[in-house]
Amino acid sequence: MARPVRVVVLGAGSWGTTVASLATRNTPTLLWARDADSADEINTDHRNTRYLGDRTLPKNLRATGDIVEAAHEADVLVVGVPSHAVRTTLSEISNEVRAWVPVLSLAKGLEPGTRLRPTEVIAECLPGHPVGLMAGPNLAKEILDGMAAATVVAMQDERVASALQPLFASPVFRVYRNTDVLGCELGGILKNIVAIASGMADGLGVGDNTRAMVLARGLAEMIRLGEAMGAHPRTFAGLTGVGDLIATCISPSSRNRRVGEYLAKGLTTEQAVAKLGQVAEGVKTAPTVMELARDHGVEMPIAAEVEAVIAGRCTPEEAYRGLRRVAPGDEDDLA
Ligand SMILES: NC(=O)C1=CN([C@@H]2O[C@H](COP(=O)(O)OP(=O)(O)OC[C@H]3O[C@@H](n4cnc5c(N)ncnc54)[C@H](OP(=O)(O)O)[C@@H]3O)[C@@H](O)[C@H]2O)C=CC1
Ligand SMILES: O=C(CO)COP(=O)(O)O
Repeated sequence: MARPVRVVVLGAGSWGTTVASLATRNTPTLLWARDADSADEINTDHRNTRYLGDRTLPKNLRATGDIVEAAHEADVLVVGVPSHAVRTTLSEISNEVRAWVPVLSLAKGLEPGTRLRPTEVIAECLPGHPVGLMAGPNLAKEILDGMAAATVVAMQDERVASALQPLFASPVFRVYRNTDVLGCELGGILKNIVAIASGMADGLGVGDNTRAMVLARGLAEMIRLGEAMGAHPRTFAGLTGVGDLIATCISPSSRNRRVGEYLAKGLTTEQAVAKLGQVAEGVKTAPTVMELARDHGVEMPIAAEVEAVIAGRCTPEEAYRGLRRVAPGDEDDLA
């Protein structure tokens, strides 16, 4: 009998630990934590208190602080560290992962400096591997608590994607497929910036109509940049686009939304990030997205105001006043 597929997840933050907990119910799974104490806590207490509080993890989930041991075990490699750490993390194991092993990214940001998406960074670090991503409206704590949700495995090779789907699925976690890797990845990346704008709106005490306007026009900006970069506009109508946008913009537990709220309450970006104590990808990604928007000649007024607030060039109140000065054109004009 063939031995089961072994999944290895790199990064024991809230999402990496949750994805490893999903996989371990289906197949042997090993989670790499860069902090050896976290690995010990997962192995002995079946908890990751720093990121997931008192929640209990599956007893058969194994963790290690040794990234080389983890890489050797992988039949499927899941990269769950933040975008800025993908390259340095993979550089430690680029010669340790077997050649055919598929690699899935969980990260929703751009690499500062190179402007590369996480799947592009992975393809540079691990050339020749089938590379894709998992994204969607997937707030980690809800999923660990067993609330129903859906995600998308995006990969060009549909046969590999089909083989990966059942490794993460459960009766309450539906795993779809999509071949538009660029569109799915950009959805997860760009919605974080709109979520910061939505959090600012909450912090400023605006009404629900205002918030809905920010979501709808934010989505228009996501589609505009996505289409200019070569993504299918239709992808943004799915789980990885509008689905993740809604979850992140309305959820009290979204870190990006919370950063926006802290900024509206008068904290500086540094204070907001420190208060959060977890990653909010939109903060580092907003300036890179504005560079891409300029390169592709697309207007992104909401993202531009968010970037200006993060850089300290204006306050959230001034940003919202600035948006009112943008002349409303043809609503359908997404190009
Ligand atoms: N949380 C969620 O609900 C979801 C998150 N995501 C995305 O998943 C990615 C990871 O997020 P999430 O798990 O929430 O983040 P967390 O902030 O919860 O955890 C980050 C993890 O990455 C590790 N890490 C941070 N910096 C480095 C580094 N330089 N080198 C190696 N490891 C590092 C941390 O280790 P240490 O503890 O040692 O600092 C920690 O294990 C992000 O791109 C996020 O956008 C996607 C969907 C849902
Ligand atoms: O991407 C997420 C949910 O799909 C998590 O969003 P935050 O990083 O804002 O918490």
